[in-house]
Amino acid sequence: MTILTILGGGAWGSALANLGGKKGSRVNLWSRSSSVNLESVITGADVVVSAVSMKGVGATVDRLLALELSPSTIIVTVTKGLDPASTRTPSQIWQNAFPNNSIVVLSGPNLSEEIQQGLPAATVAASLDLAAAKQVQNIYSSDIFRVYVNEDPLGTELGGTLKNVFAIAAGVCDGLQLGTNAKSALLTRALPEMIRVGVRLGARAETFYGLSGLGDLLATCNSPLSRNYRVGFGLAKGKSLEQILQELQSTAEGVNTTNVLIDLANQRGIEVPVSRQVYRLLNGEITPEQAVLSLMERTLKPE
Ligand SMILES: NC(=O)C1=CN([C@@H]2O[C@H](COP(=O)(O)OP(=O)(O)OC[C@H]3O[C@@H](n4cnc5c(N)ncnc54)[C@H](OP(=O)(O)O)[C@@H]3O)[C@@H](O)[C@H]2O)C=CC1
Ligand SMILES: O=C(CO)COP(=O)(O)O
Repeated sequence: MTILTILGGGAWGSALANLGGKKGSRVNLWSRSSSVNLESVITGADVVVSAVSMKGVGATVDRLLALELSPSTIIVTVTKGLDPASTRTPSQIWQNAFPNNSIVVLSGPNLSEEIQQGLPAATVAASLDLAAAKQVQNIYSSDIFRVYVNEDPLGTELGGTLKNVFAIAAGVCDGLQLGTNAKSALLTRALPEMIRVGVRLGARAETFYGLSGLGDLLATCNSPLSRNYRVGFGLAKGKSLEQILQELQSTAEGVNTTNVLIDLANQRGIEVPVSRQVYRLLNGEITPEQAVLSLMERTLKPE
């Protein structure tokens, strides 16, 4: 029997524990606030899933480094964020800390509340080690969760991470009631922006057309279940960022991701017009209306 250990008992970690149990794995769920002993659930685990938010990744890696993690244990990361200090992705952090373990990224259009209701969804397990990705595919695939595999973990991870910036923009768009034309234009222009960043960071362009890119962009930008969408919606309704985050009581990774992305874009000279307006809005430099106007008044160019 497969032993599956989930680290992080938040919204997504809890849903992944339930999904894992559906296929008959023995599932352990650990979080820093639980009484479960970490060493006891790491020892003998076939697969360890890190479902902590970006701000917890470093601490979680350190906790595991202090234990004896077998090199045969597959590490799965589902965090959709970027490290502010190093600008690295969670899978890069995990791979650097555990060079002898296979690292798998699990990412797709997976709003946890829908999954907890038993609604069908699909996702991607991506790894440089295809056999490890297939093992995760087998562990997680069920009649409500369809798992595809690919060999571009970075592209898969960046799709899920970068779309959060555009989910904030989409929330603004809907909050200001800008209409279907504006929303379609926003989502369509978001995709090449994600690809431009992803390719510069070493990802494959085609990955962004799949579930973990376009798929997650559509899910998050169109659903009030998305916390990042709710951040943008709240800003458009005149709430402060502090108030919105206080009311959410949950993780909205897009706020940190936008700041890290703009650092990266500035360092590397990557054109990110939509993300730049989201950045200026989040940092109180402009109003939602000014952000829209800035995008509309950009220098004209071919599509
Ligand atoms: N919810 C969703 O629909 C999806 C979320 N994701 C991604 O999964 C990640 C987690 O999201 P989600 O579960 O929704 O967020 P939640 O806010 O519900 O939970 C956050 C989790 O991270 C843990 N955590 C935070 N800081 C630390 C720390 N310093 N050390 C250890 N653990 C820490 C929390 O532990 P504690 O409870 O002890 O505070 C909690 O388990 C995010 O990156 C998100 O983008 C991906 C796909 C879907
Ligand atoms: O990533 C998600 C769905 O795929 C969850 O989105 P939020 O973090 O915006 O809630």
